[in-house]
Amino acid sequence: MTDVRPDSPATPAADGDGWPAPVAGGPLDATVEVPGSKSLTNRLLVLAALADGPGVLRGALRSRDADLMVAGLRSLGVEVAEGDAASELRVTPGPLRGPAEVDCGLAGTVMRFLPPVAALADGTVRFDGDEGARVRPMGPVLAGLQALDVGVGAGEGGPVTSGRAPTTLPFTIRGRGHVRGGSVDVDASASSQFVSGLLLAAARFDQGLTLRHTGRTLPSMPHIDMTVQVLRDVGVVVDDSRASIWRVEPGTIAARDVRVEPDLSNAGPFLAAALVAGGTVRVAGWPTTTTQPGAMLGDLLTAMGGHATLADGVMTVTGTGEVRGVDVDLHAAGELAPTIAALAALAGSPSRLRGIAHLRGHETDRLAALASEITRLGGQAEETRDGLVITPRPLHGATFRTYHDHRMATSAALLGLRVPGVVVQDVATTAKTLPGFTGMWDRMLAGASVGAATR
Ligand SMILES: O=C(O)C1=C[C@@H](OP(=O)(O)O)[C@@H](O)[C@H](O)C1
Ligand SMILES: C=C(OP(=O)(O)O)C(=O)O
Repeated sequence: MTDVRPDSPATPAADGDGWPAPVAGGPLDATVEVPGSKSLTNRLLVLAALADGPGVLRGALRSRDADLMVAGLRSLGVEVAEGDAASELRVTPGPLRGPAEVDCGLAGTVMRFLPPVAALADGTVRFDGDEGARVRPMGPVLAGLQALDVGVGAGEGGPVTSGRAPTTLPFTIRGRGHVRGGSVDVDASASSQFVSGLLLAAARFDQGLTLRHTGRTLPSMPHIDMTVQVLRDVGVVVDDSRASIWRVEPGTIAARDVRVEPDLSNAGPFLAAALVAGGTVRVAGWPTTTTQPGAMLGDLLTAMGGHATLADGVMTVTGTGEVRGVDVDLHAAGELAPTIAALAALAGSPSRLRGIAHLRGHETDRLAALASEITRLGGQAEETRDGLVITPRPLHGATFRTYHDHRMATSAALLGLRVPGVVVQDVATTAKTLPGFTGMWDRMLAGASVGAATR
């Protein structure tokens, strides 16, 4: 059995040539330790920055998205220092102030969670990010802030409180040191992060916030529940008893010393590997209760032919190498879709993934990206209005394009376990949430029993 930890040395990935995804040599037998949850780390950083005193995050994720959040908060006047370990972050709130520049990279959590914090700052804060971030939807958060009398401007333009709010990066927030708060309507059908971003800062608004979601669908409900939970954990009063309406009372945010759960969505490709290669993969530190959508992995992988058990904080998935197709609605857990799509392409029967139209606004248009890259390997994957239909076909090697999307890269690795010659373009993009991915993947495979047939 192999123990895989995030600090395992990464296989040097040949720059430009891509990373040749290793084929599984036989059934797996590995225990994997994944780093802290991106979603929890970035929420807890925001709350620590708005708290009534210094706080500590232990087991925090250190990755591009988390480091961009740290840098963004520092630029607003918050002190964030490393403790004894890189994953220990000591946060000391300070007066929030501009002028400041926030680089969002490609991080949805940074571009949606920090504008409401910037609105509390005294001064102007300019937001921008990667080229690919400039097409990710932002409008409802910015229009929501504008409706609360916050000045919002497009690009280099001056912030305004009337007229149409910008719909994408870059934009400018004109903080006045406080936000009135009150009531706001937001259409969050394109991203749950519009709701989470506004709720996270809302206790610091003069009147708190009543937010009503006006769209027909709402993705990623577990992530909104996660927001409500972390707010309650720091003493904020939140009423979520009415469908699509959240009320956050104004009040202080208590400073805390907290431990971050491991990132269950990042555990996905490792656990799924057991279905593809056969054998057993365990993920340590699995929480007994969690708001992370990765909690659905046990049921999903079971539906696809695996056997999943959770005991003593260890999630164990065993597979035979035979994968079953599924018809599944993933609107609550869109983050898992790239992993499930890769499994579907290796299954013995067709799959339908539904409820994930909003994936078109993720790191890339994930529906288009998955369809075209699975097709590039010889598979059959078609986009539907709200998802994908994947019909298994014999696959062959090719360079799998990743479009700066960490989950495209991990999905390619999963396909490569079975399909010789899969080369993952820009595997370094996994550093968005999982630096050291290739090293962890190699070490997981090193535990494979030598000599067993490759399926
Ligand atoms: O709030 C969060 O931490 C997240 C919410 C989800 O966003 P969407 O609702 O935009 O899918 C999820 O996909 C993303 O990876 C993280
Ligand atoms: C959609 C994702 O990220 P982001 O937080 O940038 O939206 C993701 O990690 O799958």
